[in-house]
Amino acid sequence: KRLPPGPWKLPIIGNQHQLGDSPHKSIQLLSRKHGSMMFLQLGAVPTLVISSADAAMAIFKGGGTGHDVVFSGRPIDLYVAKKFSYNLNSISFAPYGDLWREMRKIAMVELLSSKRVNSFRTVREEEVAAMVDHIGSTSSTVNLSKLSMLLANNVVCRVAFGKKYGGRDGGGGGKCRFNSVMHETQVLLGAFLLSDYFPWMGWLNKFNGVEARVEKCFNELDKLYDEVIEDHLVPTRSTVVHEDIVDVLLRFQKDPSQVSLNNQQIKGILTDMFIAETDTTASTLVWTFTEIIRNPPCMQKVQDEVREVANGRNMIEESDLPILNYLQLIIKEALRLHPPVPLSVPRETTEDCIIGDYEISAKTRIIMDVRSIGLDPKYWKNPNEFRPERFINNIVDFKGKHFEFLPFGVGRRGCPGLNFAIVLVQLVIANFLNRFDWKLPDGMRVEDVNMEEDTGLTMFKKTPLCLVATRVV
Ligand code: HEM
Repeated sequence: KRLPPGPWKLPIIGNQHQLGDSPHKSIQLLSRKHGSMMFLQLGAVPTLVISSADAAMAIFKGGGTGHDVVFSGRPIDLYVAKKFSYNLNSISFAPYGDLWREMRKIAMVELLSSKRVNSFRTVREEEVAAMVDHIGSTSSTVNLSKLSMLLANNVVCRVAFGKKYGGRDGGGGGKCRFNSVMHETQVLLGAFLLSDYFPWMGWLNKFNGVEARVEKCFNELDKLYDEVIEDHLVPTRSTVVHEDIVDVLLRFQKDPSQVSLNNQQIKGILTDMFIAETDTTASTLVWTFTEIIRNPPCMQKVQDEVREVANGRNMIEESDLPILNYLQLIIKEALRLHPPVPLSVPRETTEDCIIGDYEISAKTRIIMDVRSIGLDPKYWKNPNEFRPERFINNIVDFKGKHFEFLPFGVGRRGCPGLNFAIVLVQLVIANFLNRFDWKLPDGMRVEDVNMEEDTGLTMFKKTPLCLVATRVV
């Protein structure tokens, strides 16, 4: 086969050893050397890495030759993903086909449509207000990394289940019992497992404790889902205020004219919502704050804008968001420099195809290096600098139509939760900036802010972002 260029590989392990501890960084460096369509052999898994806007365009635009469909599979043999997606019964991990199509349609039309996202407005505004109060009542330094995660989790808990299952006060008004089990699920999903690349090493998971850890976490999560579903089946339950995600999914289950979802599929979709929402939202909040705290003129400008619109009010409401133009620019720029899922969610080709001069086989793993794509010097001037102004009078946005900016992915498997995420991120940042002045802890300079990234599916800041908040309204 005429494969794209790639580094030399060793027998059996192929290029696995070249990924090191930070795969997204190693992949970026290797691509710079070998090209923006690069072939890697990761153990038993043939892998194509896409790391430029032009390469993404060749595949997903492809002159109408339909490569998007061929590149819309997902790997079906990732150990942890298979378990937590209830054996591939989820939107994110279902193989490309009828089940995925049906579930995706439910997500687009029912769960994450603009109308549904709007119906959760009160939840978002209440949770943000509770978090603002919580920050206002703390005299010490605020750990924004921790609070962002908590806030994102609380919102998704109420949106999905109608209430926070818990009640213990965890800051921001009661902590959802799903928080810790979801955190563990996320850690497991982001873990590097040898058995994902060397299928004959599946036995290793038994001996190194991974299997026991996965089973424990999964059983705990499954039990919580059973409790939530049972609560939603109580005949006297009212959905007058608004239907939550479980209500909608159960409505589908009961309606014979609709596609029938079984409980496994309902739970798979719930896991999608949690996993896809929390880490990504928290990561976007933290990196945006990190960038503006390092760029005082940007901080000043966005703060002035927000306060002018608030005009002395305590809270920015969602109806204010569309006119907060500079706020939108800083979030876009933070997503370009720090896309929360830097290597996107892995895909797999569904059949053989030809891209330019190269022949790509069916079942090739596809890594979309969306971080490198957002730094592509052909499209971005001074790509490593935080310059929100680059988006002024620039039609490029993150909805998957501009191949140089793909933080939410691209094509038919692109992220369906974009609207859900963006409105929450905007609301949180606007309110945090309206109510507080933010500064680095005493003695710390802008240059001291640690910009190291953690590893995993989601790109977190390695050290928590801790800032001092001074109440102004
Ligand atoms: C800043 C926030 C978010 C970012 C950066 C993000 C990013 C992504 C990316 C890169 C993908 C893979 C797309 C591809 O393969 O091309 C994805 C898929 C997905 N996202 Fe998001 N996401 C975010 C928030 C959300 C939210 C809030 C939800 C739902 C509540 C969500 C639900 C999903 C689902 C279900 C998929 C799988 C789609 C499929 O396979 O058909 N995401 N997301």
